[in-house]
Amino acid sequence: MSAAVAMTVKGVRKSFGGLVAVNDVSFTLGAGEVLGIVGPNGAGKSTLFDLVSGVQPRDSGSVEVFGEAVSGLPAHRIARLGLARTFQKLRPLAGLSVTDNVMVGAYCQTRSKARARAIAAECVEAVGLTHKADDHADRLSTGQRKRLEVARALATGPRVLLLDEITAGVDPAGVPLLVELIKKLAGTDLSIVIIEHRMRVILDVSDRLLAMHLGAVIAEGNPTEVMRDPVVVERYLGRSYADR
Ligand SMILES: Nc1ncnc2c1ncn2[C@@H]1O[C@H](COP(=O)(O)OP(=O)(O)OP(=O)(O)O)[C@@H](O)[C@H]1O
Repeated sequence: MSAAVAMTVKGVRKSFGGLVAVNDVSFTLGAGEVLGIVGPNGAGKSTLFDLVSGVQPRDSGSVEVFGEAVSGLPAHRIARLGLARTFQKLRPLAGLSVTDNVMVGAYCQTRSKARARAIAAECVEAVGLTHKADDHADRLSTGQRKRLEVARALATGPRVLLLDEITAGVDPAGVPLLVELIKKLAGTDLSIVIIEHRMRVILDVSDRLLAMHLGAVIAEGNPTEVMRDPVVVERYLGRSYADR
């Protein structure tokens, strides 16, 4: 892993009325690194992704991608700077084919329909969905839809990829395929932040781990050490570790 920094998040904060969903969160993502984010439901993980990717405005704080400030930019401009994300709640364009869904992402990089189609074909292949390329998105299984989300994000040409619970709701038999996909992506030039509840998956894919609770970072560092941190065990793992 190189020492270059892919993304810097500083003092990011968001409240909804009286609830502070994300409270002064800071972290860096090294180039080529996979940073895992864990935390109980409601810890603020998805909101943090929203704030970083420009889906929601921040109350305060800054985000830089490869040294360029993304503060105040709308989501599509942030995507052009090389930041892409998937969403926990899947939202494929149901009436469109897999290829057409992925082309929507590709238009971030090009205005040419032919080029968008070529980019989409590459990304559909990268996630192992070529055999479904012409199928309507609403005919895919949950695991296949998750892979479609990843393909659509890849089609924007990212350097930093945020993956929000891509194994959630997926049949256990489909999880190894997604883990394989994450590892394949991690082996490219991409720098990745991944939110994940499945402990085996997060420990398998992450170079570093950040644990959140009530909007704040409560531990950060080596994945195994973070998962053994007494505060993390008490606030997160203690409750429901047994059934994960
Ligand atoms: N648009 C919103 N309006 C009001 N409250 C919100 C909104 N979005 C999130 N919240 C609240 O902010 C807190 C953080 O939510 P968030 O979805 O970021 O947590 P999370 O860690 O991603 O949880 P999960 O693991 O369940 O996805 C929660 O208490 C949630 O109810």
